Amino acid sequence: MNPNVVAVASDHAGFALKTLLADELRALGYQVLDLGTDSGESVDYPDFGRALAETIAAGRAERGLVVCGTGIGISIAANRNPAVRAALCHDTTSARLCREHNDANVLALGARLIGDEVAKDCLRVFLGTAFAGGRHQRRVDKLGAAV
Ligand SMILES: O=C[C@H](O)[C@H](O)[C@H](O)COP(=O)(O)O
Repeated sequence: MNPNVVAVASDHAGFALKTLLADELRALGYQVLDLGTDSGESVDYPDFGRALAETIAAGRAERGLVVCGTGIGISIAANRNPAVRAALCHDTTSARLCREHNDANVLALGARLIGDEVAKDCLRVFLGTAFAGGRHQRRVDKLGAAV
């Protein structure tokens, strides 16, 4: 699995923010695997959440970004795959703690709720923070065992 590859996916409501963040990822030196959608034309977020989850499960990317209007629908969709721990974040503290405590491998953002600069900060913090392990490892293991 290449840790430098970040898969990204959105529905129509998240398309503009996904595009902005994909550019940000490339500027930071990441390789972006863009799974769509490719325009603001109305689509269904479960299709894109599922596509991203399957990409993570297949090992084609270690981390992912999903965006819809609220971040809720597409994170629910991605989290139906046991390989995914998607965290819906609205601030950098959540973006840090979802990595440190939950070993989240997918960041979910709500394009209709979050500003561009906060979204970029969340993405940078998410990618730059390591899992803390220790007591959190036991809990993350239990998440896997529950499926
Ligand atoms: O959780 C769902 C997402 O926020 C969707 O982006 C949203 O429901 C799309 O709504 P609409 O079809 O009204 O653009």
